[in-house]
Amino acid sequence: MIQLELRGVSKSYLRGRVPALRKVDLALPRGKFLAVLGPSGCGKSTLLRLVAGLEEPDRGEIFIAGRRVDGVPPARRNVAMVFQNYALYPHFTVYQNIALGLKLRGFPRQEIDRRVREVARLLGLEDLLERYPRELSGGQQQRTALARALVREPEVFLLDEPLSNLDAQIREETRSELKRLFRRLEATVLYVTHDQIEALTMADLVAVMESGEIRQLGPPEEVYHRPAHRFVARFVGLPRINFFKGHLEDGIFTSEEGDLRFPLEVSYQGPIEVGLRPEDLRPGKGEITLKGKVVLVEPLGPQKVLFLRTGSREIRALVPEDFPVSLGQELEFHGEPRNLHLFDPVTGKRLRT
Ligand SMILES: Nc1ncnc2c1ncn2[C@@H]1O[C@H](COP(=O)(O)OP(=O)(O)OP(=O)(O)O)[C@@H](O)[C@H]1O
Repeated sequence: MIQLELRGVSKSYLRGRVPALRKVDLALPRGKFLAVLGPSGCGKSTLLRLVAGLEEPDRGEIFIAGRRVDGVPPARRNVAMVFQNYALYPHFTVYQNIALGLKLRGFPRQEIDRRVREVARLLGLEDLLERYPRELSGGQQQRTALARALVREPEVFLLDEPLSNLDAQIREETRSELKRLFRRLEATVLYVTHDQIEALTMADLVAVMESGEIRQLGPPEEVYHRPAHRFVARFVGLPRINFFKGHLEDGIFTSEEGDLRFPLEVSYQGPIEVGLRPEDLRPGKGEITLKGKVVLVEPLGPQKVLFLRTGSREIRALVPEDFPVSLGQELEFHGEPRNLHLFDPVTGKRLRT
């Protein structure tokens, strides 16, 4: 069953001068966690704000649990939102902060108490209920803000970069806690982030956005291994994918610079862009051989990234930490045609399925 649906939703600001969303379609099944991933300004927050009812679309329809909600005021949409700057009430205790929403909605005292304690237990806040926000760590404040959303049992959770104010370690802990928590609650979640690690590790589904459009919506593995659009291939993956522009004719790819030539068994003819991920490059010669001079080495824990200069471009290769290499050294790497990602250079769309 579809819990959240957007049909042809468009939104622009400043009387149409700033388009923020362009005909967005989206269907999120009940109980799934969808991460909306994209660079700054691509329209992620706008999408969330439209679902919350903080903005109204120029065009299109929004449904929550089958009910049309565009035009319905935020308070009557039964969504709970957690922002990046979760403002807790400083003069209220953790308990009072969590309970406030229910109190304002007129829930009986006992019901409020039951729910607050249940959520506090879930989030490990039981021993902190009498503290004030200033007496909490950043992570504890964050969990209080979450508890305030969870206690409402909304139809959809909306989270806008909720972890970005936390330091790296707490962020990682909270990330996995949140994932487990939402899974256990079978909550439907729309989670906005520009952090691909967050999106790929937490979500059941990832929507990658560029310039107000969803370029791909699919499970994290699919977004990574079968990017539907050049932008997705570029945005998802660390270190970044290598791209080669060129031409395909009679089954032979030739790069723009003319330094790369290899057979490609696809029926397509004409200009093409091919992508090859750094981890799909292996040392030595092969069907697709790239040769370059090592200009930079970036350690990455058990692996390291080599930057090789070949002609006018730089390529990235991922090698084990103990791979012997020195700056300035000439090295050869090779890739395999089956690992190539092919894109139409005009539309940016994936060419081969
Ligand atoms: N109230 C507003 N008035 C005018 N333009 C706006 C307004 N809100 C957003 N925009 C513009 O709409 C576009 C999308 O903004 P949005 O906040 O949705 O992006 P985002 O992907 O969430 O970015 P970020 O990650 O930086 O928060 C941007 O070009 C932004 O400048």
